[in-house]
Amino acid sequence: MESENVLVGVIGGSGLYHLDNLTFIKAANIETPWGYPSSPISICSLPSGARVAFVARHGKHHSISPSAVPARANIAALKRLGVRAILAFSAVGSLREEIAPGHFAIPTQIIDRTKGIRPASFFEGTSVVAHAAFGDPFSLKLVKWLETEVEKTLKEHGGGVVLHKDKCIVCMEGPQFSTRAESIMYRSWGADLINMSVLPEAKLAREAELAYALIATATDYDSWRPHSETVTASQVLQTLQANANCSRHVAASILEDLHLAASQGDILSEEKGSMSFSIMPKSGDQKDEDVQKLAYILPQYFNPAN
Ligand SMILES: CSC[C@H]1O[C@H](OP(=O)(O)O)[C@H](O)[C@@H]1O
Ligand SMILES: Nc1ncnc2[nH]cnc12
Repeated sequence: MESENVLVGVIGGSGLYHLDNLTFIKAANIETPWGYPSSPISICSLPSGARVAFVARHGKHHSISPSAVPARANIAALKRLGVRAILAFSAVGSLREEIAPGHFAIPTQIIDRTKGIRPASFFEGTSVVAHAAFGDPFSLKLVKWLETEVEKTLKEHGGGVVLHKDKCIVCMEGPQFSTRAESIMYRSWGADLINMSVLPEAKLAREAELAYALIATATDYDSWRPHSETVTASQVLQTLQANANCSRHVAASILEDLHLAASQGDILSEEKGSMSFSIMPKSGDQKDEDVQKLAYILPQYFNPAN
């Protein structure tokens, strides 16, 4: 598939299966070396004519559980379309009293509580070894840009939705929610939010040299509050629709400017070339088929012709 010159990709989470204010152009059904994405990727046009790509993380009809999301295919397909910056949305539990259901947050740190059952690297199963830097798991330039823009949008039209900054999110395996003991433990670790989706997505975006940030939308208080019920799916569903409507509004307000910022390049500068010192030196043991596979996401380092 040819690059569509789409610079910005959006990953929609629970409740967010489409965006507003965009002109649908086509659905791209892209097969990658890691299989097909969660859903055909919608290529849409903004009022200026710039294009964005949208993928529904759990499929258009929410048929893919968090542990089974084909995250490598999602990230690889977005990269193949030309995407350089990913704006991901996620429904999350709140581990802090001040982050009420209905509030939004942009995290800067992650604690990994997935169980090793999700393929978490493009290099897994290949003869090439790479160690991506992940100390700052989100793209801080993109995060800073979003903090200003999302806050402005929420203040103007967010109906009182508060934005929290610089938060730490736990990514658990699921699909069951946490126990009270786990929820309390995550608070003692300094975590503020919890979901089941930000990993391995953020790791894979880093390996593909894509700027990645998450807009976390709180649906519930998880299970740490002493005299409250523990979280249930029906509780999550009560807030999900309002959060998704607000997410669509935020996306519609910022995507044009995000495309512009991405085309000017500054918010992408952290990622460009970031893998060059992460990939172990080429040796005779690297198999041609692996080099070819990795060229799909990192053509500048894996040119099969060399
Ligand atoms: C529907 S509750 C749990 C589910 O919701 C979140 O999904 P997403 O991050 O895609 O919005 C959470 O991570 C779980 O997968
Ligand atoms: N409490 C919670 N735990 C994990 N993922 C969630 N997504 C929404 N609420 C959640």
